[in-house]
Amino acid sequence: MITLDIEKVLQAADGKMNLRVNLKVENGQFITLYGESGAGKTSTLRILSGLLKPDKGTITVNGETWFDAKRNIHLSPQQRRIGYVFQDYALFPNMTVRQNLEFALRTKHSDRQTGRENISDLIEIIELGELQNRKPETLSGGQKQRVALARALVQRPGILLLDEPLAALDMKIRLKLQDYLLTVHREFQLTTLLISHDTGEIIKLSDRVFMIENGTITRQGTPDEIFINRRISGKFKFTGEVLKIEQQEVVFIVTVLIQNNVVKVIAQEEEVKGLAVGDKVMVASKAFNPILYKME
Ligand SMILES: Nc1ncnc2c1ncn2[C@@H]1O[C@H](COP(=O)(O)OP(=O)(O)OP(=O)(O)O)[C@@H](O)[C@H]1O
Repeated sequence: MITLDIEKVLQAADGKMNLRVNLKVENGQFITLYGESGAGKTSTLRILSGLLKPDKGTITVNGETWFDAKRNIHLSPQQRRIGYVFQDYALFPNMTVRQNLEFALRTKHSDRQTGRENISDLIEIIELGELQNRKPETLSGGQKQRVALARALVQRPGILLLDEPLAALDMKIRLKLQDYLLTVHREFQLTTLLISHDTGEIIKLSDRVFMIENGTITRQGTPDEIFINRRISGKFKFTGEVLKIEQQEVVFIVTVLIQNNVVKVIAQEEEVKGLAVGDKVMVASKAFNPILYKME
């Protein structure tokens, strides 16, 4: 169990912002921090990892104190068993994939034999076998991010922090990477904290969502509780983004991007009230006789 109850004054663009976060995460949960840019999501992960020191409060993980302002306890990032993956892969360009993984092992002086076994397991689970002797510059964005994920797991951390790791990737690669994230989360029995803005991704991956606004958690719950409007009882629900709203005589045609499909939905004036291009929406339909196509 992670129990984090901290305060820190941050320097936002328009003055000081008080970060006051109080959260509990059960072992084995996959949770997402969701909120607007500048709300304090990255700072929360950096505080948990030991890269940023809070002004006040405590952090305990499975009964061990990682931070206690009053008792002057502040474990270094190396003392906390945490893997961290960022949006930019930050791989060493002069090393091959395997060397990047081995280097992550070396820097933390762990048992070499166990470490090598971990690397072999990771290469298999994250399917890096054919890439292991390549240098990062020859890899695609998705492949680099898989290496970054493997590197974060070389030390077998108990906690995995993911700061928008898929944001720079296109939808197809993103969906595949989401599967890898779920696989490693389960195989390595991780407690995972993800930052994401993508509602579909959040619903697919997380057990719980913490919504952060202006430095504090304002809502928490399952993805359904946070995102799904209870009034909608449709059998199929997709989340998407509004691309266009056009009036045609008495109705409106709303063009919505759902993953990589563009869908046109007929809507009444009531439904488009307050709706703008760029808004996230849910499209629901009571499909009577759905047809299944296998995708490659
Ligand atoms: N080390 C620091 N000291 C003081 N202020 C900081 C520090 N790091 C970040 N901040 C400020 O804290 C605020 C919150 O930043 P943070 O990166 O945590 O937000 P975020 O929710 O992750 O946003 P985004 O989605 O854009 O990454 C920002 O205004 C930032 O400038």
